This record gives sequence, C-alpha cells and structure tokens, in this order.
Amino acid sequence: MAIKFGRPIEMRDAPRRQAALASTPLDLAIRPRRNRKAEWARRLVRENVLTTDDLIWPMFVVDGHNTRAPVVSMPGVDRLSVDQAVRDAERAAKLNIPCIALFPYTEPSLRDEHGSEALNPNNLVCQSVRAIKKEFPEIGVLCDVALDPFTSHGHDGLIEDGRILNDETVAVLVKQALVQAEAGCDVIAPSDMMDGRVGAIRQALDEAGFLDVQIMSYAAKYASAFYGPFRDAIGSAKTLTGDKRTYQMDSANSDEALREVELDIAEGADMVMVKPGMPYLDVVRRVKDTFAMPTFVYQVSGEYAMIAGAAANGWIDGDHAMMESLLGFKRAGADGILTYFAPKAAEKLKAGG
Ligand SMILES: NCc1[nH]cc(CCC(=O)O)c1CC(=O)O
Ligand SMILES: [Mg+2]
Repeated sequence: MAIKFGRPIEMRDAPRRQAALASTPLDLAIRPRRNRKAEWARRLVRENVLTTDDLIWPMFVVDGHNTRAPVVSMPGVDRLSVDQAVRDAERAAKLNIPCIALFPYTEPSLRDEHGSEALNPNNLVCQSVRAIKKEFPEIGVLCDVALDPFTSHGHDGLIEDGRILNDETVAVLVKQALVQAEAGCDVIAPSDMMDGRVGAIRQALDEAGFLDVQIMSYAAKYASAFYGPFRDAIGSAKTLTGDKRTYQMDSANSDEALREVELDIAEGADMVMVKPGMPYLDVVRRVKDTFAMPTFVYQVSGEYAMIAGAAANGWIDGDHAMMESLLGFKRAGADGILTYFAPKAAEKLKAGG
C-alpha cells in the first residue's frame, strides 16, 4: 500500500460511505488500536515517562512567621514565611523532589530603583536558603537571579531614561549571584535576559571559589503574558512600568532561541531553560535536538493558573490535565520541569500515577 502519513493512494476514490455502513469487518492488516487495548499493553509501548526526578518546585517566600498567604491568581499556591518554606522543603525532601526554587515577595518599603535589597546577604531569599540547607542539606536549592522582586519599577535591570541598561545590570547581577552562593545556593538561575550575564557570573563564582555552584540559565525566555500571576505573587504586577520586550524574546522567534542558548552554553551554563512551557514546546524540542544539553522548561504561573483555575471551576479534570501537561514537556525533550504542580504531581506519582 502506498502510504506516507496521508491517505493511501489506493483509497483516494474508495466508496467510504459504503465501507462505513458495511457490517462485514474491514480488511485491515494494521490496526493501531491493538496496542491500546488494555492498560498493560499501553504501558508496554509507552514512549515517555514522567518521574519525580524531573521536578523542580518553585516557592514564594515572604516576611513573617508561621505565615501562608494565598496567591489569589494561583489557586493552591501560598507565599510562605521562612519557617513555612522549611516545612515545604521537608515535604519536598519526603517526596524525593530533587530541587526547589525560591522567589521573594519583597516589602515595598525595601524596593528601590536599583534593587539594592538583592545584594543584602540577609534578604529573604538568603535567609530561606540558609534555613533550608541547614535542615535539609540533601535537597537542591535554586535561586533566581534578576532584580525585578527588588526594584520599585518592577524591571529585571537598572533603568536610565526609560532604557534597561545591560552591562551595568550585569555588574549588579554578578554581586547578587555571589550573595546567593555565599548563602549556600546550589544552582544560580539568571532569569534577567541581559546579554553576557552567564559568562560574567561564571567567572565571578569561580574566582570566589564557588567552582561547584551550577548555572541554569533562563536562556530562551520570552516576553509573555503568562507571567501575570507570578508578578502578583512577588508584588511587581502593579508597579511594573511598561513591558519587558527589550530584553525578553519575541514570541515569534525560535531560530533566535538557538542563538541565545548557544551563547549561554559557550559562556558556561551547565543547564539551559526554555520559558514559558506549553506555548513553546517546539523550542524545547529544537534546543534539545540541537545542543543535547540538560534542557529544562518552566511551566509558568499563567499556565498553572489556567489549569488550576479551570479545575477549580469543574471545567476540566485538574489532575489529568496536570499530568498530561507535564508529560507533554517530556515528550518535547525536556529533562526537567519547573512547575508549581511539583508537590501534587510527586504525590500522584508516589501513589502509582
Ligand atoms: N525575572 C523574574 C522572573 N523569574 C521567573 C518569572 C516568571 C515565572 C512564572 O510566571 O511562574 C519571572 C517573571 C518575569 O520575567 O516577569
Ligand atoms: Mg542571552
């Protein structure tokens, strides 16, 4: 039979209506449904799996004690005081989740034009890293490097006359990364999209003796509407002036993503990331196929909100949509996923999927 992913030539003029109504079996040698006939058969031919080893759990930390403050636009996600972040780190450790990621809600009084609080060795992120590593040294801790949680204008870098300054920002990010490494952070994750920051951070880490601190670069990070709930969570949504399109990537591009990733690898990134996730699965696939690097994807706040919000309204099966979306990242070639669903997914996997 002449067939190449389309309708077989021989079938082109076949009387389809007659075949559909016929009571005799179709003369089909090939019936793809056979391999789907039972759960054991589906398991046997399954091409991709999601495991707990694939998960990184992003958490939001806030000042206070014994506090869990819900993020309204992310049903099921709270801002945690440091003591509670330690409790969730314990939950992560018990679930065998390899790594957690920390993002601060900075008090508005501590935000300024230069994001100075980012360099405070006792800021919320550093406090959390120390507290978590002290009790659970075996869990990986990743810290985001960018100024947006700390700036009064909500941008990831320094501004002059409405322009985000690249090289001046990189100099500050290097200091931020060193402060985090000093606190005990295992993975530095620059999310700012300034040019040249991976190389500058790698050099500074090495000079300071942090040879084993890894860099996971947000290499292909797009200017996305899907970051909205995250900006609610860290409190930058209301203050952000303008948008981030002069540094984050244009959604229309994927060749450019390969150039960005290539640069970050050359500058010393140990792992690379594509972000957001679901609208950019093609980019994940291209990056993985092109560079064969440890490739991560961030299922961002807006993606989480779509699934969790629809599930809360009874519009979709939340657990099923969660697992389907995570498996989609694996199918696209991702080695791991940053997702707010991490604890829920890990619990489901532990219970047998
Ligand atoms: N540079 C900060 C940063 N790090 C991670 C996210 C988004 C994560 C999410 O939406 O879940 C952002 C937001 C942004 O760039 O505006
Ligand atoms: Mg870059």
